Amino acid sequence: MGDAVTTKLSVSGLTKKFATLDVLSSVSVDVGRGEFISIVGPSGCGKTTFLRIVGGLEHATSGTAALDGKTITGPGMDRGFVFQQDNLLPWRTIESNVNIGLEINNRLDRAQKERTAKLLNLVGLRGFADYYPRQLSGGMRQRVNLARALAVDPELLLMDEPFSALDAQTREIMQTELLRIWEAGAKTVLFVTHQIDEAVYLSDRVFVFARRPGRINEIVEIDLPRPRPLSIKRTPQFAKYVDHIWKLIEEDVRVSVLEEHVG
Ligand SMILES: Nc1ncnc2c1ncn2[C@@H]1O[C@H](COP(=O)(O)OP(=O)(O)OP(=O)(O)O)[C@@H](O)[C@H]1O
Repeated sequence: MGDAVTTKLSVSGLTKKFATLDVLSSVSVDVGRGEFISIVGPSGCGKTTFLRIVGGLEHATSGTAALDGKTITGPGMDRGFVFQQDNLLPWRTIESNVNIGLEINNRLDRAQKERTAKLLNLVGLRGFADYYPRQLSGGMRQRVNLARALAVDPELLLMDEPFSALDAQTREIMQTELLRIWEAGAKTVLFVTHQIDEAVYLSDRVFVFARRPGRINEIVEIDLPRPRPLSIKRTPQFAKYVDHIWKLIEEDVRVSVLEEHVG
């Protein structure tokens, strides 16, 4: 993070109910501009719901989420989503998939071709503009997905388990690539993941959610130097963070696994 920390996202007393189900209960937290935040927690603790409310795709039952002091009431170009499924349109080229958000918002202009080429370069897909999604591997498609979210130049990137469909090696490469892109672009990131080591590796802070109802159990500050080589994952300090977070959610996870087996 930069020296002067300004608040990018401010969440206050956020509560969400689906019918009688309390999904989020009075979540209050601030995120600084340029911060990389991961959100972890057991299945069903409301991570996706939290992200969707910040993205404006879902309304809170009470409380507010504000971007730069402005209450979020719906989706906007200032936020970009990256989901686990890439949702690329098979009949469109990679370039045309990347530009879809700009097209919908009437922001395509003549200089766009050059910008798209730069973006594809940034995500490691130089020369693939005219390919179709079916010609790319899963990792490459997820890179296109990321380029598409970045194309509208959002200030806040909302990423929901973006790498979970990838194999272990590709996933690690994507983690380093994401950090490289984040370090170059000064974006604020909210990153939901089930993998604790991924959260520790990427983040300035990890929000550990707890279930029933969903709330923040603890915020863990990750005091590891940047840039972070992948080898940092094998240091004792790294293992300590992973262990600490795992212990925080272990009991919750045990309960959810039991519930799943009971049905
Ligand atoms: N549209 C909806 N209508 C009713 N219930 C919902 C809806 N969306 C989510 N829920 C419920 O809210 C709870 C939290 O869901 P959410 O997807 O936010 O959790 P999560 O922490 O992201 O879970 P996971 O880690 O499994 O993706 C779950 O019990 C889910 O069934």
